[in-house]
Amino acid sequence: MSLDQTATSLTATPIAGPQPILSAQGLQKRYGKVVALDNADFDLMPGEILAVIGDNGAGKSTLIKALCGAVIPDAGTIKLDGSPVHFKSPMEARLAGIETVYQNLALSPALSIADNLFLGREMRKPGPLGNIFRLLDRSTMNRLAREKLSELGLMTIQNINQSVETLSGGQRQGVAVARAAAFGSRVVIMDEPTAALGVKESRRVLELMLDVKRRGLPIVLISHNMPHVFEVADRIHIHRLGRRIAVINPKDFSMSDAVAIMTGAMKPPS
Ligand SMILES: Nc1ncnc2c1ncn2[C@@H]1O[C@H](COP(=O)(O)OP(=O)(O)OP(=O)(O)O)[C@@H](O)[C@H]1O
Repeated sequence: MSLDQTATSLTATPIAGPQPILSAQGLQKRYGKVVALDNADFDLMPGEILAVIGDNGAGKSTLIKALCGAVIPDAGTIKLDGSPVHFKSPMEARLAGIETVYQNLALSPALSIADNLFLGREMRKPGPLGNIFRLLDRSTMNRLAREKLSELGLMTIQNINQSVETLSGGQRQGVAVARAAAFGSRVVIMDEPTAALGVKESRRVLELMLDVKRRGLPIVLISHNMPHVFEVADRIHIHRLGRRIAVINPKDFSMSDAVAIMTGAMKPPS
């Protein structure tokens, strides 16, 4: 092989970096005349907390809904572990390992903590009791619920059979996070998880997020709370007018820079 050929073959071989777990290219979504997503891109890397920030109406929720199957984009591609996916419902995304903790939580207040953890995925007793009589395997579900909550340091909740309506806001959020961490095998998405919480409860939820990250699950955090974002995020995706305009490292930018980029007052870094 000549020197020239060697040089060509070297430059032609791309250097393989880590591959995003979840990514999107060119997502578009219109609601009538409103363009909610305008060629939006997205990348979530393994093991990171990625914050998504943007002004009201920038399209953050629509982006997240597209990633978790709650909205079907008009165009664009979404990939999980490098393979294209076409989720038609949040259930399909959940089956693929993407769990979302919504702002309104989607917990059932009258049900117990254990029942909420297993909502929609109830375990049946083995054998005919479960197969034919559809009896629930309550003891296994309670044991697993207890294990999951202890793992995440949430066992300040004393009684797993306590109804969710009797819990504090932070404890409820904890149950929702525990559910997402228990079943989200690939990605956990959290939409404004601290918006309705007090200082102490917010702190607990931020610690929970760091716990989930330490256990290897990447998190997408949508938040308007800059101190929280800067405290936990490894990278910050800035969304503006329906698209990603920058991804910044919180160590390299101040909160006011991030807000200025987000609102258009400062040019996004190239
Ligand atoms: N179901 C819908 N029907 C019509 N318009 C919608 C719908 N969902 C979102 N939009 C519009 O799409 C745009 C983006 O909304 P989106 O909720 O994604 O923004 P956001 O960045 O999450 O805002 P916020 O921070 O205020 O929650 C907005 O102009 C919004 O009014």
